[in-house]
Amino acid sequence: MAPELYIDNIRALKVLGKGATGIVFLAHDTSSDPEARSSFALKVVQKSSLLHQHQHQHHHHHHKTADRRARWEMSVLSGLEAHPFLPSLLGSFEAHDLLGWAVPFCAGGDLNALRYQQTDHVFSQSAIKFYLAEIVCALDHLHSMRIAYRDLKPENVLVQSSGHVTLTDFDLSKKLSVVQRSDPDDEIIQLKPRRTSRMTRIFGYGSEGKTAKVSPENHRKMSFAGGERSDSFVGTEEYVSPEVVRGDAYAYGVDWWALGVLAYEMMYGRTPFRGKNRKETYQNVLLKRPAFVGKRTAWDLLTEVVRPPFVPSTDDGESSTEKLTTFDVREYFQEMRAPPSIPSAPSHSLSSSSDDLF
Ligand SMILES: Nc1ncnc2c1ncn2[C@@H]1O[C@H](COP(=O)(O)OP(=O)(O)OP(=O)(O)O)[C@@H](O)[C@H]1O
Repeated sequence: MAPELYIDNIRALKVLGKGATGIVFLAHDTSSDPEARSSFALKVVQKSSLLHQHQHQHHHHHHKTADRRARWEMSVLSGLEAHPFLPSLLGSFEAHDLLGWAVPFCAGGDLNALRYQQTDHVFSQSAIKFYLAEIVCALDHLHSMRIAYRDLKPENVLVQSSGHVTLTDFDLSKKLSVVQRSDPDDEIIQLKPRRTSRMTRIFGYGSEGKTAKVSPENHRKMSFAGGERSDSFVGTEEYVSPEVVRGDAYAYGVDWWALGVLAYEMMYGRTPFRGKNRKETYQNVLLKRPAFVGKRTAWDLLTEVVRPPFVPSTDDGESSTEKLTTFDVREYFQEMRAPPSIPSAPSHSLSSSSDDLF
């Protein structure tokens, strides 16, 4: 188990990002690190919180489940064997209505944001090779622990201060139970009768969100509740593999498929199967042969790429001579819950993010 964090000792420096389940803060422990020299990313989830449906339409099917998703993600993280490209759980806390855990702060942002900073929104061949090679290592390590990651996309690949990658967002990860094992590289899971109405049901969702995901623990319940969603349907639509679209048994191959989509996107600046809507995207996943133009990546040169292509600058504007402006995570959540008396006037400049929850 990860060491226990004491929320009374924790101060946040800023909001790093907001997801469907929680808020990620840059934070430090005032008792062990008063100068905030080794701040960390702290993901905080409100227990029994309703996810805001208007904000997260693509997540509408798992409102009420934020803390269950969080506990699942925390348990996956705590079970991970150490790896340079996977997050280590630094600590966790639970306080009345909040649940949180700390992982190393990744100062370089995510691969999607980084790609948009590049000329023509595409990475160089050497950068692509570097990132793919590291992601392959991370996925291979997860698979060796029998974990399918199931949500590989550039937004979930963070860049550490060193320039190396870290996979984030493990709430969709799944420990595979092996039904059949003929070849170690071909573990088949979730074998079940294929339903003929599967495709129409999938194509009938009609949500506009990019992500169509169901938490590992809750989709089973959901499939009973609505009769709409199969428990094997997970991932983000542009990265989802044909076997998942079809509702077939699947295994670690879903991660390698997503890696191919990610490779294409880094190279061409767009994903290969994206359609006008979800239905068209899935049709493309099943039927379309992606167009490849230009030269193939020369993988024999991989050994030449030993240094990270981008190393985030260490000066993040918070030099030690300045007084740190910090805030309490619990107060942040309290303010968020409180009905705004003057809607346009922010009470504090707590959040650097513009997409406030209200
Ligand atoms: N270790 C980290 N270092 C720096 N930033 C981080 C870190 N972890 C998360 N973030 C930021 O916080 C954002 C939200 O984190 P995360 O994706 O884990 O939340 P989430 O609730 O699981 O989101 P979703 O499930 O909607 O993708 C990320 O997009 C990223 O910008």
